[in-house]
Amino acid sequence: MLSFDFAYARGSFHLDARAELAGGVTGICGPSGSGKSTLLLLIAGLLKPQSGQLRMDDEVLVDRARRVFVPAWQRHFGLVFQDGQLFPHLSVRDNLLYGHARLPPERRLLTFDTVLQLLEIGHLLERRPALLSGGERQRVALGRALLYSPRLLLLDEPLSSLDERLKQQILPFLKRVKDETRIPMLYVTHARAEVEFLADRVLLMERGRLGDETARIPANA
Ligand SMILES: Nc1ncnc2c1ncn2[C@@H]1O[C@H](COP(=O)(O)OP(=O)(O)OP(=O)(O)O)[C@@H](O)[C@H]1O
Repeated sequence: MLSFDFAYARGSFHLDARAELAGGVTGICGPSGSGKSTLLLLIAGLLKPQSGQLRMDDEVLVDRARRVFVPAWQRHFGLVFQDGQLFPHLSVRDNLLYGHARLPPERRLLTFDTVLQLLEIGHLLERRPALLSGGERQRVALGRALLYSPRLLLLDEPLSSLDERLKQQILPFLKRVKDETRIPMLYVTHARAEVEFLADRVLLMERGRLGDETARIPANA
């Protein structure tokens, strides 16, 4: 269970968000500029809220009043952003193994072979990221995040730069990841179809505020 209640201000933008989320996939929708990416960065630990708290299960990750701030690399969350940042100087294999190889075996939720199979990226292992297509890069970025066996997967419009054919190729991968690994996910997207396909619940972000949890998928998401 992820729970947070925090505030963050940057210039004229103010975010004030609270939620308690069970497992599964939580979709986050809302207009451009409403603060969805900022919320994920706050949860990831790449931004620091000015006040408030963040907990994952029983662990307090942020509590500004008590000066607790667990850094991003200690939170053990996986991140996949729109353009799937990979290390350009490393092969696909070394990108995939980057976090995985450092994990004690008992913390690994998935094997290397399972992820290669699930994402159909086994034939790309010796290539550098520059020689991959957009869809291949996204799958490798997702594979790297999964092999890190995160406690939570943060996905920020992971398919938005891809064409329809690639979206239709990757969405079922994400569904399988959800069903087979049970890693909880926060999934930011503008695409109603992606939310309908993947999410167990949807939160609406508007002007820095997160609306109530709703089972109904918004028509204008
Ligand atoms: N690096 C930055 N410096 C200053 N302001 C920023 C920065 N990044 C985003 N903002 C501002 O913060 C607010 C929230 O942006 P954010 O990227 O979180 O929105 P979003 O809901 O993810 O938008 P989109 O759907 O367009 O990606 C916006 O007003 C944006 O202009």
